[in-house]
Amino acid sequence: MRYLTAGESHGPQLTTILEGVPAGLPLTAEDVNTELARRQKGHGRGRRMQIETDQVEIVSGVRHGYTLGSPIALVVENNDWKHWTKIMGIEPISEEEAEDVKRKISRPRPGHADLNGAIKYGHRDMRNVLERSSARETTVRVAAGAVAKQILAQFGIKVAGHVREIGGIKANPPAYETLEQLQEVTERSPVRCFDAAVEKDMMQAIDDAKEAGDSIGGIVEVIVEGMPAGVGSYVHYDRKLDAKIAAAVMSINAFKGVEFGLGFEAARKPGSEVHDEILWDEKNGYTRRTNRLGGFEGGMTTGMPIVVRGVMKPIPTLYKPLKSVDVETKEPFEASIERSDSCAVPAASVVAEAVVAWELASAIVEQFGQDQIETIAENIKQMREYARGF
Ligand SMILES: Cc1cc2nc3c(=O)[nH]c(=O)nc-3n(C[C@H](O)[C@H](O)[C@H](O)COP(=O)(O)O)c2cc1C
Ligand SMILES: C=C(O[C@@H]1CC(C(=O)O)=C[C@@H](OP(=O)(O)O)[C@H]1O)C(=O)O
Repeated sequence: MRYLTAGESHGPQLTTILEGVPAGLPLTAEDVNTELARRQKGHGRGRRMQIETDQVEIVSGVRHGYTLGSPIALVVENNDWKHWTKIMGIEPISEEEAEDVKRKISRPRPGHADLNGAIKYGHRDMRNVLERSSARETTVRVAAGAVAKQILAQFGIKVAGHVREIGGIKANPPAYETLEQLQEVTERSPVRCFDAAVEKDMMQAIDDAKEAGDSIGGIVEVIVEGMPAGVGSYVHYDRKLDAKIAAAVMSINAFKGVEFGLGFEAARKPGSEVHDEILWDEKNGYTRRTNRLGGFEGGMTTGMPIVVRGVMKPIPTLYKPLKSVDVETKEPFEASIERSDSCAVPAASVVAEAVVAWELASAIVEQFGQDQIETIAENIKQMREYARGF
């Protein structure tokens, strides 16, 4: 499966086209809207999220609540668009307005895509960069992820994301009974954190950063249960599924690193404390005594839960801005800011779920039969049986 997205942050809408989604998948707008609403929540968001109430329109590929196997097009409108029609160059502007409306953004923000994007595409007005580099685009990536989750759910594969760290405040590893419980608890948390003891401190850290005109980042974690063993491949670099997931997580705006299981901690431990001993029993087939490698060996799933974490840097737009240079005058300046998030780590945990779900659903569809959900379900069932008795 593959997908494209289109749309500017302050344009009329965001669009995604999903290609290769098998036929026979139950899919409603509600399935997608639930995920879109989750992405909009979280302590630390700016005023934009009060303007938007993201709702999807399924404009193709679905009839009577089931996918057809044809491309699925999803659209989410920007409520904010109506305030930007002149600036975005759609509504005609009068002579008096022209100077104001056409004023170029010539002051790049350190840490955002402004300067490099302007140099690359030759834009003297950096709005032409920021409109697309904005994480507003993650709205439709979450919509695509909602479809992927729906595919995974048909085969009993569950995905949950949550926040492990914000602004240096670390949550204890989540002690949950079931993935549903993890999801339920983090869903109620304003910072999507399982550890209630640190939740308030995280919120305080976000408020303090905002008060100081600053921003903070953090670490999100996605856990997936129920993947069959042997999905992905060791035979070629671009078929390694952990690598695809890493790229997908790194592609989320402001993400700077990815790890699986013990991750970077593995560098500091001997092999006996890193590798997971292999067990076998009649009921479960092959399992591992521990899951320190986070569900992957040789670019393939082990059948153990996938545990992947991503690091989000602090938001680049600062109310107390860093030094930069005006590209028109080449003079240093201190910019004034209209609005921005001060922390979007909770929202990013929902985006991370979506991009991980997409990679897993794609790998499953590719490996177990591409056309019909029923065929894939049958093939996965057979694979699970075969692997158990292998
Ligand atoms: C959910 C989410 C919300 C974001 N909100 C903002 C924001 O309000 N202001 C901002 O400057 N950057 C924000 N970012 C980060 C920028 O989009 C990102 O830093 C920018 O696109 C540059 O890309 P890079 O950081 O990956 O290099 C947000 C990121 C995410 C995932
Ligand atoms: C709109 C969203 O996030 C935006 C991501 C973003 C950025 O620079 O990445 C900048 C802000 O946009 P604006 O300047 O319009 O307030 C955020 O609000 C969203 O997540 O839906």
